[in-house]
Amino acid sequence: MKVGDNLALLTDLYEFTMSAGFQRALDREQRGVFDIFYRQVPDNGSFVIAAGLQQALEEIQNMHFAKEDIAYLRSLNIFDEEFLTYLQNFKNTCDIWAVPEGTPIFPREPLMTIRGPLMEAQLYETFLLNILNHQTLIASKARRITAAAAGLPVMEFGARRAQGPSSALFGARAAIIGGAVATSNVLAGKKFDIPVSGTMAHSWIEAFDSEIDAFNAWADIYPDNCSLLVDTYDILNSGVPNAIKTFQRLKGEGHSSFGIRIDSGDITSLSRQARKMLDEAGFPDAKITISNSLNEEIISSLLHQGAQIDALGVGEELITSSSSPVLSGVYKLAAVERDGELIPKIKLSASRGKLTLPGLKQVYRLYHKGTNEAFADLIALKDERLPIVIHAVTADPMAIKQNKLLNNFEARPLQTEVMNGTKLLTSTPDVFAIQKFSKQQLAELPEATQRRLNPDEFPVYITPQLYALQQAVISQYTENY
Ligand SMILES: Nc1ncnc2c1ncn2[C@@H]1O[C@H](COP(=O)(O)OP(=O)(O)OP(=O)(O)O)[C@@H](O)[C@H]1O
Ligand SMILES: O=P(O)(O)OC[C@H]1O[C@H](OP(=O)(O)OP(=O)(O)O)[C@H](O)[C@@H]1O
Ligand SMILES: O=C(O)c1cccnc1
Repeated sequence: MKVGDNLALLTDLYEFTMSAGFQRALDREQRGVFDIFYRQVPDNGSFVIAAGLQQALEEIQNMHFAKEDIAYLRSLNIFDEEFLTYLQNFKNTCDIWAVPEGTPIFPREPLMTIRGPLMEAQLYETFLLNILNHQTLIASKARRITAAAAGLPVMEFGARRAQGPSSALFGARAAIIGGAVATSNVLAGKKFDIPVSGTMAHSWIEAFDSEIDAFNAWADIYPDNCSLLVDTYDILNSGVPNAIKTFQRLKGEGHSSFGIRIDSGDITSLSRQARKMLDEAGFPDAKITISNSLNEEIISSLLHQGAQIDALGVGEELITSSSSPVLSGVYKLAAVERDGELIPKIKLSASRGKLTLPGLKQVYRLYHKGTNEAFADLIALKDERLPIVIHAVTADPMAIKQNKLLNNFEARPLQTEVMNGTKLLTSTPDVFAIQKFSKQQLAELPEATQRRLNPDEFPVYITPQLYALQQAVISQYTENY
């Protein structure tokens, strides 16, 4: 069964009950501002790589309620006809700002801001979080894995282990944003113009009477790019020697692109011995691909041990981010609008770490003046003009050190307006252009922030004006709620 041609119903019931409630309890045109941000970085990292904007905007643009959707909602006996008519004529009228896909983003920074009628923007919460949390999680995991691979090409091999078809498809795209070079997922290749690549499964070898028969049959069909899986029986005593025999025949016929894949055992010792055997047989250019539940820790360790690797296939650990499988990005109301005036809103909580930032905001990356070296981020109110010297406050309400004098910086805004009603204000760049942009952004961050283990925290501040607003709203609500 298809999920559907749009995600209008892929949401929590409470989004509909609130939306219908806003229509009845408040003015239908009552507007507000929502932010999407997250607090905790998966894998104890210090940032995530934003991803999913393209699908998010497509879904908003395409959002509609078909007759049968309306009929289903009517059958729940919860909603009045006025609300169902509103849904029937639904189209986006919100303004949306977002950081471009590929941007490294730190906790508490709004990676998307939605401003528009509350009853409309409320309906976006669940599916926007579903899309952005998933793709950002996988892009971030892919960045960790490709960073550990230190320039060696990583192919995404995870479709079979992904949590469902949509995770396989959009996960493959996110993997490219995070630095992978290709995918084995053909649908992702077609849909997102990603190079598809791969070798063979053990079933190919097992289907023939012998390993050498299987290799030769493959070589006859694919002589120009012959990559053979050598671990079905015995890598060093049969797999690699048989592969060499096959390559020798192909070489005699004028072919030159050869490779093997190792998918089990001690990858370091096996790859080193396989490399030696291939070199001694006259195949120094034959590529060794490795796979088998790889992740950033194993890859880093293998390289440290001196494994001989030319390429890596990474499946389950990348496509599911299994070591840290949740990004809990949230959708929080930051303001309502009355007569064109923004009234800041806040979520207080028993846990101080969950305190939100009120108002319509922008997030800036701060660079040492005249350089591309970023040293901090600053969250400000959107209409604030940043002074030359700022007595900033740490954005993390749990932080011990609260104040910082910022000067000699150049501030570059991270969010841009991406949608205005039904009008898309951004083009969708090719996924490799997003990868390139992401690498440029990462090159501007301190290396210590990008470290795999115990990375340095990158400072995120808020302006004194935003801090004052936050404190004022806190006092107002603790006195009057
Ligand atoms: N030299 C190594 N150092 C660290 N980890 C390694 C090394 N070689 C392999 N690994 C990793 O160890 C894990 C276990 O590999 P191993 O082949 O022993 O077991 P397996 O996955 O059960 O094998 P199989 O695929 O044959 O079932 C895999 O995640 C693999 O990537
Ligand atoms: O290990 P991953 O990172 O997910 O990479 C993808 C895995 O998919 C294939 O395994 P297969 O489904 O044939 O199972 P097996 O090799 O574990 O038996 C391939 O041989 C890799 O091992
Ligand atoms: O092409 C491959 O080698 C491949 C593809 C998916 C999963 N494992 C391996």
